[in-house]
Amino acid sequence: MRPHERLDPALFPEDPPLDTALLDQHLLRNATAVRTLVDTAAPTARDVVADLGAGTGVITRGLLRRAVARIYAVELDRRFEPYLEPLTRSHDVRLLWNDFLDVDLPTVTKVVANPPFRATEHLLEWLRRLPALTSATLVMGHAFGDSAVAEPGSARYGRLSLKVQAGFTVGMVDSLSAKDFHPPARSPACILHLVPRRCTTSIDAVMDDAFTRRAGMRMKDLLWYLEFRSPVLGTRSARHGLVAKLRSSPVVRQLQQRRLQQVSSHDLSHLMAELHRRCQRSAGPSAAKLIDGPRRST
Ligand SMILES: C[S@@+](CC[C@H](N)C(=O)[O-])C[C@H]1O[C@@H](n2cnc3c(N)ncnc32)[C@H](O)[C@@H]1O
Repeated sequence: MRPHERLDPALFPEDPPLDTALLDQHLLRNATAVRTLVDTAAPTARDVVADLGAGTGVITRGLLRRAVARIYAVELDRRFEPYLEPLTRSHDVRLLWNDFLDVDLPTVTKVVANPPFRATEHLLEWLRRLPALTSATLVMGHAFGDSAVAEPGSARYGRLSLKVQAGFTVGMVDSLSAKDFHPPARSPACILHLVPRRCTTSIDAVMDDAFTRRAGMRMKDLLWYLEFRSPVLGTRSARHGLVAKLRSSPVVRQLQQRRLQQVSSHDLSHLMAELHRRCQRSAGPSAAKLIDGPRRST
């Protein structure tokens, strides 16, 4: 954890009364953290950047120290208008008074934000739909961050890890304490840097599809679905190859009667580690395809 710096009043204006219950309003009060967010994102004059849940604009102001093409500051709470509106007078900052999950920002190339933690999973899906995104540098809950970066085979690997890693290469940049926020956050936080994966491994994409949309399925039905219906794997031979590998896995055999939502993090972790090992080892013309997978369609 970093020592607190003296707060620059331009970056940290006096706080308005805050709504922590509905809107998760925990304002970032650590100048080093703001600098780390901006330095990690490293936006350039070509970047269109979005600050989601801009609050008093602490991150937007940090971004303005760089020459960026445009900033979209998205905020739901109009009480922050006196803090954000002045930024639009001398810079290309567009304020959007909206739920960020409802806005359409096809030109955004970078997201730098301290969004409400409770929206994290929806935010990830929203990020995956941004066609021009090159990175997202985000303050997130530490527990979520630990799952996001967990390796298959480790104790923390689970459904969330799969969901994040199927769409992004993810790194943990720094840790923050609850006291780095005003009012203090409910739990420690971290800064995550996510880079969209142009190729997801077929296995991650398939399992992501299965776990997010078909969690009620039994493992044996999943195998049938993968072979004949999954939109993720393109060709018949690629489907067939992957399913054959899955069927020969002892972990999959052991989980045959289990519904996906009942697969524990521990079993999932074993399963993913084994599938990755098998596919890396496997010979044959479709092996490279199975590892590299199809391109993202967005
Ligand atoms: C954790 S605070 C961060 C504020 C500011 N970025 C900072 O770091 O000090 C989250 C902010 O998101 C806003 N917010 C919450 N839900 C939102 C939503 N669905 N759409 C847009 N803004 C939202 C809250 O009003 C709050 O200002």
